[in-house]
Amino acid sequence: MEEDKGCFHLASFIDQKDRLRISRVPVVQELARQGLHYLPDKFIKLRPDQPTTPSLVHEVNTFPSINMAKLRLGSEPEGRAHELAKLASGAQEWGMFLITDHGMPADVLYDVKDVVKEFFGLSFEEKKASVGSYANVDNMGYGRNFVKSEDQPLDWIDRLTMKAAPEGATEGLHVWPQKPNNFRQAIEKYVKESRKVFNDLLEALAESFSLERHVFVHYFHHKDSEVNVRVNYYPPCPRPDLALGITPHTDASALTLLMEFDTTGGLQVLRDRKWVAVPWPRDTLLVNVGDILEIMSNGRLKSPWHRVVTQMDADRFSIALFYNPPSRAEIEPVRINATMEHEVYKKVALRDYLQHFYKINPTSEKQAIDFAKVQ
Ligand SMILES: O=C(O)CCC(=O)C(=O)O
Ligand SMILES: [Fe+2]
Repeated sequence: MEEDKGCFHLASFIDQKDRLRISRVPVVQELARQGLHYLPDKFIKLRPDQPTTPSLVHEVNTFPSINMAKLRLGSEPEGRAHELAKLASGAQEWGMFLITDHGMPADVLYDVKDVVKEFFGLSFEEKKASVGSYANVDNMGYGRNFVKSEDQPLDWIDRLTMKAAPEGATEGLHVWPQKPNNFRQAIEKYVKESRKVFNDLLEALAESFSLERHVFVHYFHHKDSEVNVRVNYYPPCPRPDLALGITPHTDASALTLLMEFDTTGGLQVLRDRKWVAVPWPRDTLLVNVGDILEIMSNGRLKSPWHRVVTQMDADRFSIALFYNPPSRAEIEPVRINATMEHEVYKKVALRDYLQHFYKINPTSEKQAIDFAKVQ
């Protein structure tokens, strides 16, 4: 059977000899539609002795879940102190946590799911006509991430990436789907709501470490902080034991807010050198720490090494909002006492860090962040 039937994304990369190359990457959704019973070689990521099945999760009950209403200033003091302590220990231990009572209106979340499903329900031709594909422009558009060579094993995913903030970030670029016609509006409403959640969490995290409340959030002005949106679509995969939806990575954000549907399950995090399935109940949002907050917190918080596995009989969508200071900002690790605290990270220009991150990834272990370490 022909593998891609002419449906492919174009991904450009710089090869070993510094030449710009364009690679044709099959559209996974189209492969899945053909009902493949085997996994094309270029998607084989795992050897049979490295199964995707996570080790049994004993910690399910201890996975952090934070009630955001209790964190708000003015809520009952004892409950608030307890929630702050839970946030500090949960975020330090796992680098990710569930959030409940976040105040995000249900219709906003519903509309996001709706437009995303409608977009991925379009034919490949309609999708391509609806949105551009920009392998070169900050990974935006309808296409793929982290393609770096012709022979690199590929993730079992199609994705859509947009910059939702600051305003005007995608002006002149055709990166927002035109179809469904309320796509951009639905996502922008979600992004607007997410800012409150992000800012509240950044303040609460600072407070939970007994730092001044604004030490993190002061980098994030409404008019120039950045929110990148990545919509991930994982179609059913013929060999979940050999493929990955997303290769192991950390996020190049301060914080990432994740929503998932239609199926739950797939996200795994490395803990004590074992892959653990993240216990993520339906309709709950999940937050994870990215490299930028690891640097800003001088390593108090650690960005988790995570990956996504695929499923044989189910589609799964996730939407990641990546929250960052403006890329021209210089980020500096917080110090409680400049002379006392061991300096793990140094001041870096965010733009330089991101450039480095995208240049070296994907890597086989957490590595990009070494760029910002004090030698
Ligand atoms: O699909 C997921 O659950 C996680 C996605 C993710 O890690 C990412 O987009 O960076
Ligand atoms: Fe991620």
